[in-house]
Amino acid sequence: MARLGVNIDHVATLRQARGGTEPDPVAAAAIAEFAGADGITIHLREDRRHIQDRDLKILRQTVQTRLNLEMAATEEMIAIALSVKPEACTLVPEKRAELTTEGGLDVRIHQEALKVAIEKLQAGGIIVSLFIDPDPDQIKVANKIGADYIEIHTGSFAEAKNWKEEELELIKIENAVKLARKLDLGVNAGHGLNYTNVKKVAAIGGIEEFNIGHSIMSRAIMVGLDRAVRDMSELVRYA
Ligand SMILES: CC(=O)[C@@H](O)[C@H](O)COP(=O)(O)O
Ligand SMILES: NCC(=O)COP(=O)(O)O
Repeated sequence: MARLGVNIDHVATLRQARGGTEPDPVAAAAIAEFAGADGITIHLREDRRHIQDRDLKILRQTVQTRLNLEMAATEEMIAIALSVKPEACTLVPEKRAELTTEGGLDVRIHQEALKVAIEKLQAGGIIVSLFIDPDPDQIKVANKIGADYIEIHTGSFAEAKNWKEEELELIKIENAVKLARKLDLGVNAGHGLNYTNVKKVAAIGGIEEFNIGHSIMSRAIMVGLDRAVRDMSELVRYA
């Protein structure tokens, strides 16, 4: 059965809109865990647009499941991760001007630097995942440079404009899962998944963890966070 990692970035986005103290992502993480989340995911961006260093430090003490820190592979972020020690780090690409992550990491181009980052994090006892597109070349390099996991970027699938495009993207994801499993890489998936499209990806099988944020928080505004997490948890587990 797949696990659900609840991304709480958007709780922090709402707090930062007023620059105050509420809503607090720390409280959201606790509610998500009570509702059955298997892990909490946060993205500490270099520009600190949502999650703050304070959130990471407190969450390290309060999260009872697993803390997955998404971050760029920079010296600053590696030092922070090594001092806070989340269970897992997912290395993601970052562009200052983007509204959200626009694609997977190019691990082929950045393989030397990523290998060093992976080694440093693993030496600190942290599991390392690389957020990449469902592309066989990227998966092979992720394996070569020693990643423990890949997280398949599902954004192109989620943004498909018609069923045909969606089907093609789904096949890419399916093949990516097969290849990664053959190479003995753990497989996670996420970005843009919602209560409708997640069913098709979860039905593929072989994906250990889904990291989902925006759709859960959007639904939480309507029905409450507890219910939103329970509903998503059921979808990823029993698809
Ligand atoms: C890496 C990823 O797909 C998401 O975690 C997403 O980037 C969340 O961060 P933002 O909410 O800043 O886009
Ligand atoms: N890595 C993907 C993630 O954590 C959540 O992405 P989204 O569901 O907010 O698009």
